[in-house]
Amino acid sequence: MASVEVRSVRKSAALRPRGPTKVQPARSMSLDYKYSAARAGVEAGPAPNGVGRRAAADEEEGEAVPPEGDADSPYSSKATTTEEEGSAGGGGEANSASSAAATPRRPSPAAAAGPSPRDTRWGDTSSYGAKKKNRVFCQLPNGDWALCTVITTSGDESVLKVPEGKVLRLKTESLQPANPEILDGVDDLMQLSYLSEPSVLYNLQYRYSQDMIYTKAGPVLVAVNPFKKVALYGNEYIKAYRNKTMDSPHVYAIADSALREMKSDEVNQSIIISGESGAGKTETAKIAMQYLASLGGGSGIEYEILQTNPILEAFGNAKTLRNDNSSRFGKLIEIHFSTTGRICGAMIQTFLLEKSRVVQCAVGERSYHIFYQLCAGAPTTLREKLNLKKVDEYKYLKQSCCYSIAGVDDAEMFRAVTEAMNIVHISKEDQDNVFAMVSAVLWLGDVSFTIIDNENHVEITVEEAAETVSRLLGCSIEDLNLVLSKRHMKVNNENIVQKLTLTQATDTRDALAKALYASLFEWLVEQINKSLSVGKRRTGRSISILDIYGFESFDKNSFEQFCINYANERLQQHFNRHLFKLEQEEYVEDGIDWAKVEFEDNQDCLNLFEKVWACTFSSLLSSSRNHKYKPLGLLSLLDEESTFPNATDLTFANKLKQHLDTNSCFRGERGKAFTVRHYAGEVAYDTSGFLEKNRDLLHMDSIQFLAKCKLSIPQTFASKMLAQSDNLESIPYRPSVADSQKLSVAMKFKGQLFQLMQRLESTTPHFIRCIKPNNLQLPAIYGQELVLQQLKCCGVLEVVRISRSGYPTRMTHQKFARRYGFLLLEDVASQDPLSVSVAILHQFNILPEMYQVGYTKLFFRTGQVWQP
Ligand SMILES: Nc1ncnc2c1ncn2[C@@H]1O[C@H](COP(=O)(O)OP(=O)(O)OP(=O)(O)O)[C@@H](O)[C@H]1O
Repeated sequence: MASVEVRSVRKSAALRPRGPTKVQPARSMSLDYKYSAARAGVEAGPAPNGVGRRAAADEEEGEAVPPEGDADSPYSSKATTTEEEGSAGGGGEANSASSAAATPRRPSPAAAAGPSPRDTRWGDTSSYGAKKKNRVFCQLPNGDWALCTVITTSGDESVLKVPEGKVLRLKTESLQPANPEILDGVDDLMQLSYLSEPSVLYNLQYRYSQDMIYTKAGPVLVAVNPFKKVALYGNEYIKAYRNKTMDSPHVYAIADSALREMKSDEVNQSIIISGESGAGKTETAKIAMQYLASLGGGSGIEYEILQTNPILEAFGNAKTLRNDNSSRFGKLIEIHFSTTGRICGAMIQTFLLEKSRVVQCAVGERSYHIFYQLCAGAPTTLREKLNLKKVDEYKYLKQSCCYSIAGVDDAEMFRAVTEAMNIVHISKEDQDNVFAMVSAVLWLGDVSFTIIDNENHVEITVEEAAETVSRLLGCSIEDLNLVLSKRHMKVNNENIVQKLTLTQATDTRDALAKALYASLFEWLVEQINKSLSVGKRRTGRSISILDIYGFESFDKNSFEQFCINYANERLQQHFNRHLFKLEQEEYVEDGIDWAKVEFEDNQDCLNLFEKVWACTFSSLLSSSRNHKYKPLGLLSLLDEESTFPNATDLTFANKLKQHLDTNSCFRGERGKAFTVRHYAGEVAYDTSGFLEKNRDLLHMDSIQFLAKCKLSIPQTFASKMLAQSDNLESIPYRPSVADSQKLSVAMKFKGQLFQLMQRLESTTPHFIRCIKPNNLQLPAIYGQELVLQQLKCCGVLEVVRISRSGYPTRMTHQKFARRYGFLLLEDVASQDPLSVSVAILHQFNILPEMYQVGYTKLFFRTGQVWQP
């Protein structure tokens, strides 16, 4: 296969500092070969001209300094690189076994070793040339690209043979050249001679059809969801990647690089997994965890870490129209390692659980799995204790008319979840409490109201639902009635009690159900973290795996999509910074010849979301501090509007139009809508429900109600909520609004994202982009348009373009001289490291286009330096 052959070329082309290396015949210009030749006493050829361009005598250790972010940026502190920090995006290919396959096309040293089957294919260049010219991509009427053969060309038209033997006549200019057959299915897109959209699509499809779901795109791993079991995992594969007997692109290879780099560079690592809903992020995260657990296991804690998955999935995943097991929260799992490289603990952070699903979900979707699992799998005693009914008898679950998932046994899953809870040391008593809360949430949805006067005021109806809720929470029926039908208010410093109408009471009930469930989820994560905490054994070395919701654009986009897409802008910025910005800045700072490659920067869109306050000229003249600034970003405008008691979703939409209409990433739409130009495309948001969801108010009465419950778990939830409301005082610019119990959802999320980015900034990132090949969740269907749109969204094509033209491997002159100086024929002990580096390059006749000499470092094209 082409990929294997190219790989072997790459391996022999790399510079190997130690260990036995096969002697290659002369003529090769690669450092690896030269190293081998030198060891074997083979004379190297003459030095090429032009080596050492722009070399400078500054020999100090270089530190890449990113540009200072603005004050509102999570990147305000300097990111540092270690001496050997490898390729673009850290995970880079120079450091990764599989990724190093990305060798630019060049004369192969293997070619000199005599003809191989591959060489004979290349031997007859005339027929090859003719064939190559004949292979083209043409666009079919349905928009798909097809690989076809040119039969004849006359004038500006060509006659083509398309797959399935059909013949088409098309304008020659509409055709795109195809790569030679030898490049079909290469395992790194960087190897494609023509990097056009159809070539990339074809290459991924070619591989996908043979269950090769992983492909490198320079430093990024692309994973196409197979929607079926593929024979790529398990102990044999883990062993093969660990021993490096297998190096085709794989999540294992990425996890392996992360592990190795963490140990060798002593820098924390991150594996950042992104993609649309259903693209395979969670599965990919689990596969990475499996590899790390296998290599770093031993103490048993790795098994506990793996067992957090069924728990988090039960409580945080749900069936949606796009994915039967969709994570409705973002997750970062930080796996800690001891000094000997063994896993010694973990820490999980979750982001923005979709609370609204608890009380409302679309037809054909389900609420959180645990509701169905509990009802299906609870043993009789528990069932009686919790007064469980069938799922189709609960109002919250009934509304979507969807109770089961094809091929999933909820009762069996319940057993797996309780088993996992045992493994992560959640006590039997705590488990009972957890399930009591789950049941209480379900029963809350069934609490109904009786209208008691002609102003539509209500009281709860005392029946099975209300009685069960009060028993499960440990409160009296009176207290439950009070919290759901009345509200304490302070008006002009006087305490008054307001009766609630049916709508207000229903909203209060649903808000309580959502808060209970979200608190339960948070509490569970805390318990898991306690169980996995590393305590004294902590060394500070870790690999973090980020599995966060991908960019979403539906027919109707609401507050949830707004937050999710904002998170994706942040992540895209991180991706851009590491793969485009920092990379190119380092070239410029080190003074190498480099023509800047443009890329789609999403800074403007991020500013649209995040810009906090702008100073206005008129306000500068005012002495009042509050008048000096006005909120300017979507988030701060939303936050400000959320604090006005009379504000509505329409006033919010109008405010956006008034302040942001000149912003190129924003467009006001009719009524309550607005459009944002995201890096991944335009999304129209409907502001209906924005303010309420952002305020996410749980009235103080509800918190006090939970605090009064006899069971300890609702009391714990209440203390947590009260603590959050106390924290409000410390938030600058937060207008004081009597009803606000806590920070708005958007602001809290922004804070979480900033912290996340700061954490990720201190790691070497490894990026995995998951691709969903069809919307049907079925195997063997590859929708070109869908795939292309995702590749564009996540900048895969740009990464390949930039990586191909860049120098992903670098090494300081000191390190290079130390490592390879002994190969020099002359004694260089007294020379400076830069001179030694240049001398090595000269002596071994390295092709000038394969490297650049910077002030502090040498920069190499892919595959020129082999890194153990
Ligand atoms: N490597 C794989 N092998 C086999 N099946 C897979 C693989 N990756 C994903 N799948 C299938 O695709 C489904 C969706 O994957 P997953 O839940 O990981 O998507 P996701 O990107 O995390 O989606 P969401 O954002 O909705 O949580 C899985 O339930 C599984 O059936």
